[in-house]
Amino acid sequence: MIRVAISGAAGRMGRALIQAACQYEGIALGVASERPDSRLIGSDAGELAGAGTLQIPLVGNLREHGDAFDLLIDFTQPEVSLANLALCKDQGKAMVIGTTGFTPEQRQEIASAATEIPIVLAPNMSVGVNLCLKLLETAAQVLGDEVDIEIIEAHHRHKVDAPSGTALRMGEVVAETLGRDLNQCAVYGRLGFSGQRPRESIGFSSLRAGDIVGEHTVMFAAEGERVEIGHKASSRMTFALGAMRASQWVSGKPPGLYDMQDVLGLSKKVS
Ligand SMILES: NC(=O)c1ccc[n+]([C@@H]2O[C@H](COP(=O)([O-])OP(=O)(O)OC[C@H]3O[C@@H](n4cnc5c(N)ncnc54)[C@H](O)[C@@H]3O)[C@@H](O)[C@H]2O)c1
Ligand SMILES: O=C(O)C1=N[C@H](C(=O)O)CCC1
Repeated sequence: MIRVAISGAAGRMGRALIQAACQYEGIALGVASERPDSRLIGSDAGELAGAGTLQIPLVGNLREHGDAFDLLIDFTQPEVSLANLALCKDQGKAMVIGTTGFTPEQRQEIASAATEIPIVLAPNMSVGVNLCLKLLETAAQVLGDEVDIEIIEAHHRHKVDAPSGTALRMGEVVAETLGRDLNQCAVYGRLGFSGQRPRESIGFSSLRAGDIVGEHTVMFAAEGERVEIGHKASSRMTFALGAMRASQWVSGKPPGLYDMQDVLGLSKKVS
């Protein structure tokens, strides 16, 4: 049985993760944590998530509960994830990170910690999105430089980072396949006299509205036809169950930085 800690337990994903941990075979909830100043500290994690009473009260300091978990699942915000990363490194725990919005320097910090502990880092843990990442490689290979590529994503009004981590990953996959540097060719929104579109641009558009769980479309548009590869999430359980699958897969693995492509056996990496 893998005992997981869930950080950000009262958040939108935290609650879905508690529910998923309760129903996933081979996984047990060990600890659930929230901001130390949260008024929910002490309340029962299961009741909070609508999963029944678990007798697991929310804690504010995970460091004091290292003996209650083997692996930490973190869907919070970048600074919190990095504090949790330091804890996992110190205590030799595996980590599954779903948080998005990391700077390149923060990603580097995660990569360097992964020389000491096993980490799955993925901006989207749904099987469908990870299948889309594979389909995008094929689409970019076949359609190549003959098409305009635009990535459109839509999320709920509470989301704080843009473009979404998934949209950026989709852009990276397409750019890598086409031998482009995303830092050079990405265009984030357009306004005013933006000029004609250079063919090599990869455009990003972000919508924020209501309770949209997460939608992504990558458009490959030519003269006379266009291909769209898209995904719509209708429940956060799809991400939460993906995180459980990642937790089970990464437990006992050697230190390394893994992603959902590795978890699902879709990776091109030679291991
Ligand atoms: N990888 C994926 O599949 C996937 C899916 C959905 C969301 N996400 C990402 O997960 C992150 C969280 O999303 P959300 O919608 O659940 O956000 P949220 O704001 O609802 O939840 C974050 C929670 O973290 C808590 N928190 C803040 N400081 C903390 C601390 N020091 N210790 C413990 N908890 C702390 C907050 O109080 C909050 O409850 C975002 O970055 C989002 O983009 C990733
Ligand atoms: O709700 C969110 O926030 C989501 N964020 C991820 C991203 O940024 O790609 C995945 C989908 C949900």
